[in-house]
Amino acid sequence: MKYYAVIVAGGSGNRMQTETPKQFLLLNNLPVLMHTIKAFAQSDSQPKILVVLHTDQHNYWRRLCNEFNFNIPHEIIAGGSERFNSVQNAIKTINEDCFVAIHDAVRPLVSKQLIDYSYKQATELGNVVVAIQSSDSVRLLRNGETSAIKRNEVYLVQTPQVFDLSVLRSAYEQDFELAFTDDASVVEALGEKINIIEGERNNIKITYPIDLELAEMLINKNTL
Ligand SMILES: Nc1ccn([C@@H]2O[C@H](COP(=O)(O)OP(=O)(O)OP(=O)(O)O)[C@@H](O)[C@H]2O)c(=O)n1
Ligand SMILES: C[C@](O)(CO)[C@H](O)COP(=O)(O)O
Repeated sequence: MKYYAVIVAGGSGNRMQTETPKQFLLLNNLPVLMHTIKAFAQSDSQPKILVVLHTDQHNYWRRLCNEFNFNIPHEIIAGGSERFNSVQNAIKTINEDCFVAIHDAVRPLVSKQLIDYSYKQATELGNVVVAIQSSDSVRLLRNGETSAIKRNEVYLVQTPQVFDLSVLRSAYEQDFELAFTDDASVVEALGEKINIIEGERNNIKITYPIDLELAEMLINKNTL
């Protein structure tokens, strides 16, 4: 079986409020995106790595790779206006039966173990999405009305999200909807059953400034 990894790095990082997009910021003296690519390159599944970048960032990224002598093989794909479109652009370039893991570039602490397990379980189940149970109580707020939700039925979705290419291709032929904030929601809209597997609490998404500080603490904890 062939495996691919689509690492989506085509965002602008507005919530991070930094001039440099967050996927290029240094984490433990290495750009965030390089940590993420390294994690997938170490996977037993040896996926072909596609990195989706805003076209304005392609030359910047090439210069950064030279500066850091970063030689892990990967193909650069043009990003799109939404994360949905960035994934769509990457899928269009794959022309062989395979399983595809889609992963946020800004989740650099994903472990080799989780990546390997995600590919293994997707091969058995057809697809997997990693998620962790909420440790906080959860409420729904809609039209000014709030109600409690059973937190043991609430999962906070992460990436990787791994799918059979044929299903993913059909899913991404649908028109974009605002509800399509991840790949599982796109595939589910086809009527596919989604399989959740346990994620990792340190598989955080670097979204706000505090998240980069947390990632620094977590990566240093693991290297001490
Ligand atoms: N058009 C887009 C938007 C997002 N992403 C990627 O999808 C991942 C998750 O998105 P998010 O954390 O929202 O990143 P940004 O969209 O860059 O952040 P913001 O919403 O704060 O601008 C990131 O790795 C981001 O680079 C992408 O490839 N293409
Ligand atoms: C894909 C994702 O990380 C799953 O939780 C999340 O939906 C990405 O959301 P973002 O607003 O594009 O960061």
